Amino acid sequence: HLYTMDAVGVMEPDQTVELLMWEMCPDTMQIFTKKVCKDGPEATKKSGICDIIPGAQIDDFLFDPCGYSMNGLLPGGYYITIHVTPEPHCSYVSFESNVPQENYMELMEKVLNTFKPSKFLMTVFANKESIAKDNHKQLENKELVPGYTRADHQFCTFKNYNLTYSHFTRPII
Ligand SMILES: C[S@@+](CC[C@H](N)C(=O)[O-])C[C@H]1O[C@@H](n2cnc3c(N)ncnc32)[C@H](O)[C@@H]1O
Repeated sequence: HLYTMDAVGVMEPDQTVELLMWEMCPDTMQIFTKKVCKDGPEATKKSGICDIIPGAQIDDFLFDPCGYSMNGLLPGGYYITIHVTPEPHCSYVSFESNVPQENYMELMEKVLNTFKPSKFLMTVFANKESIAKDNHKQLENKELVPGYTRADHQFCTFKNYNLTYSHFTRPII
């Protein structure tokens, strides 16, 4: 479901970037188990999650026997949230942030290098006041992510927001 505010105009910049990932590298997923890490902070460090958006104040939790959730807060009211389901038969990771960036490529590469999914869906949702609004144009390039093939790409225009949805796949490694 996608909800948008049908207000008269846009006063404040607003943006959300999401990466939904499936079929992750099994070795990487082991980090998010009690066999490899004792707690959330150890998994955050060992996986490299701490370097995705440095400087966040992080609250992280490692479930027993496996599974991981983190919420991070940044100055300015920005957030980052990551949830990991590492079970090999249904591995899934979600990443979401409202950090404003003119180009989300570097952030996307960091997230993909951290989890190494074979399939992912990227969405960028930005209003006209946001510095992230040009990401929609950049995401039109279907060769954007080396090693991945773009399987689907959609651009939607709403009253105050635009949305890009791009689905990428690659062979399982
Ligand atoms: C991190 S939670 C995230 C769920 C959902 N995909 C999300 O993004 O909100 C799912 C992972 O945590 C594990 N887990 C262990 N104990 C749990 C609990 N009490 N509640 C939820 N997940 C738990 C699950 O087995 C799974 O690997």
